[in-house]
Amino acid sequence: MKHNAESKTVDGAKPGYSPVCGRAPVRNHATNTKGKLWIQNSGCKSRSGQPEHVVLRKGILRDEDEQIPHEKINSEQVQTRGEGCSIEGKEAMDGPLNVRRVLWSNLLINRLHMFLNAIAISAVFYYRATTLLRIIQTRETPLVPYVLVIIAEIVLTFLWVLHQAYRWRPVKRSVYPERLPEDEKLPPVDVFICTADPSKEPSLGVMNTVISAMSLDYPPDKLSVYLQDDGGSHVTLHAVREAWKFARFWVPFCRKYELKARCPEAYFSGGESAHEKFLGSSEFAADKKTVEKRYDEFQEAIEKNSVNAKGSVSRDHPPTVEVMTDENISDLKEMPLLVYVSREKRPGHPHHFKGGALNVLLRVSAVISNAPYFLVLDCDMYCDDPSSARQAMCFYLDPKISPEIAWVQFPQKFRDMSEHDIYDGRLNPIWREGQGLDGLRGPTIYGCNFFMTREAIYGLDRTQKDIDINQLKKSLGASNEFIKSINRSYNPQLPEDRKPSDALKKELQLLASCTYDNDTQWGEEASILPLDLRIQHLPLQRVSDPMFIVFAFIFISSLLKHVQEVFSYGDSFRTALYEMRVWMMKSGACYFFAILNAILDRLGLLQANFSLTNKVVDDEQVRRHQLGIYDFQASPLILTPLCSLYVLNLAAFTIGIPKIFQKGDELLAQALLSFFGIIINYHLLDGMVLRSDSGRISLFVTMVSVALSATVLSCGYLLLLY
Ligand SMILES: O=c1ccn([C@@H]2O[C@H](COP(=O)(O)OP(=O)(O)O[C@H]3O[C@H](CO)[C@@H](O)[C@H](O)[C@H]3O)[C@@H](O)[C@H]2O)c(=O)[nH]1
Ligand SMILES: [Mn+2]
Repeated sequence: MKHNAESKTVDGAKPGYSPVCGRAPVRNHATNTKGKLWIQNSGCKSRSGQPEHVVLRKGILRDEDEQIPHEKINSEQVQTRGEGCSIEGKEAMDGPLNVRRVLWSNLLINRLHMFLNAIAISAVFYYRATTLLRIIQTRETPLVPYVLVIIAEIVLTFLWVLHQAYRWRPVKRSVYPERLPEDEKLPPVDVFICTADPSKEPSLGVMNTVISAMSLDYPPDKLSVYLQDDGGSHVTLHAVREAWKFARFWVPFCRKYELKARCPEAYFSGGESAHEKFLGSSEFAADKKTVEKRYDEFQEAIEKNSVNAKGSVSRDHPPTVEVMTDENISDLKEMPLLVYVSREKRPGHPHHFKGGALNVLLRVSAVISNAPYFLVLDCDMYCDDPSSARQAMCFYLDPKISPEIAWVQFPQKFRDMSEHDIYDGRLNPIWREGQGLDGLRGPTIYGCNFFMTREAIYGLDRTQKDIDINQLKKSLGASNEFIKSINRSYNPQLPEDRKPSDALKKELQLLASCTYDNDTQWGEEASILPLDLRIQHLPLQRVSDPMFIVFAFIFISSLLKHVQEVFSYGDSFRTALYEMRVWMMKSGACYFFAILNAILDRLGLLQANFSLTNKVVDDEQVRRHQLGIYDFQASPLILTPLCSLYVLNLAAFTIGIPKIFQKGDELLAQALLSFFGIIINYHLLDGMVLRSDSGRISLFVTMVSVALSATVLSCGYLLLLY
């Protein structure tokens, strides 16, 4: 790499240059207004393969920063001790590194709601049981639909009970990174990023993720970034080399001007440009111009190279590990380590998707940098808060809680959300759940954006002296170097010039091979939308019946509880509406298939699979998103159950209208419920019937949904006969 001629600072701007700023597409790149990473989805984690063997201690969910005045903190003397460092004295006296607060008002409201709802639900079940007994005797209404309604209620109640755990004891956490010990005493951190296919995950976005991680506000000699390329693509390797070249300018620029946004794409597409103390300076203006130019060149190089992305992915390739380096060694110290890893892939060898990729990264990084903590990022995420590593250390360096903590989960937010966040990209419901779990035994891992300890993964005490090597080989595989690295005091073998010796290269080949964990322990372990069968002859509840009040109470209090939760996080009524809508869409589409998947899996009819989400967006999609218009260009399979439910509901409602006039009292409640569903999900009707743009619901899906709901309706009629 020949750019040692260029100074590492960013002087030498050419006047008159007009920068091409990074576009701001609707990429999954996660961000949150307050600057934290956050989760995308939970639940389907194990699909990605191996990490089931990762049995862990408690986790922690990092909360939004809340500056609690210092006096309010219970400022006991804190002595911090991290893996590999011991800090006592002055800096630790300033107060705790982190504080956990119980959200008392939410807790009280939650428990009161739980209590009242539980009484109402008990009343409903008492009523159902007595009515069912009566129906069995008198046959006044058809039995089967009534039993189906009861089953639906049991399922919903079960789900409700499960969800109350999140509300039992919500907590909030605050961290004080300014109280961390000086940089020399901070432990190293490895960052693991996975990518798989440059044609679906455009290199520019992936490299932005890599660069944002390299620019974390952390001592550069203690930060190592690894990109694992499952595609073994020369396009990705080339992009990493380009990213390294650009980062040589970008990282010092970020540090010098204390940038908040350190993902170049996010930086150039808006936001604040530097710490305010630099804003007027001409030096800053000049440096910014130069770095913009470099980014432009970088972008061009990547785009030119990406033309060949499609055919560049291979499923049959040897392992490659390349550590980015430079001739100028003194400069190198200022740069975090950047390593390209592409594990071996061979046809017929199960590779366990992202889980398998992370396992390889754990092994490879163990002999290169061996940091006690690692951060996992998806290639479509970026670190939007440079202090996140320090924030995580506020937990790991707190001796009172660190032995208990396996991971610190950061939130994940989507960047460039439309004004009203129609897709619920802030994922607040999951975030609220996380805070609830944190108040119990700790949140789950959400797949990425978490810091974890190596120790938790290895499942053994890394300070132990008398480890039985043969036993370790059985569990961790044949690499001597890797086994030595288990000990915390192990010195990784990478020389200062970052050029691995032949011996290390050989070891890396072994560790990244696809057969490495064969026969090892390491290798081995590794809401339903209420199904509204609203058949018009089955009265859900007579309005004049006193029980109606109980049903209405449950319905309304649940809605109000949701709105209260949304308000308590400072959001608006509209947010509540969109959250509900997205919940319903997920229920009808994703959860439906998740359940199907789980059943097929159990029956052994399904092979674990993972289809990579496509991160390429077109301008039309961006435009729709900015306008707050739903994009239904998803796979027809995903949309069909959702649309079928909608059509079914709409048909039942329409057919039922005349009957409401005849038997108002009997049918009013269910007509209102039906109507509620129709209104909340109006965007589906719009997508099926009214819209004509390319993001509408395809005619094919609409037709299939009509056919399906007609079938269900006919079956409903048949059911009524029994
Ligand atoms: O064989 C594979 C497949 C995927 N990936 C990477 O895994 C990550 C997640 O894949 P993506 O297609 O973006 O999946 P999503 O559905 O967006 O990801 C969610 O679901 C994943 C699987 O449950 C979790 O790992 C993620 O953290 C979570 O954000 C990406 O960086 C991929 O490059 C690989 O490295 N190898
Ligand atoms: Mn993703």
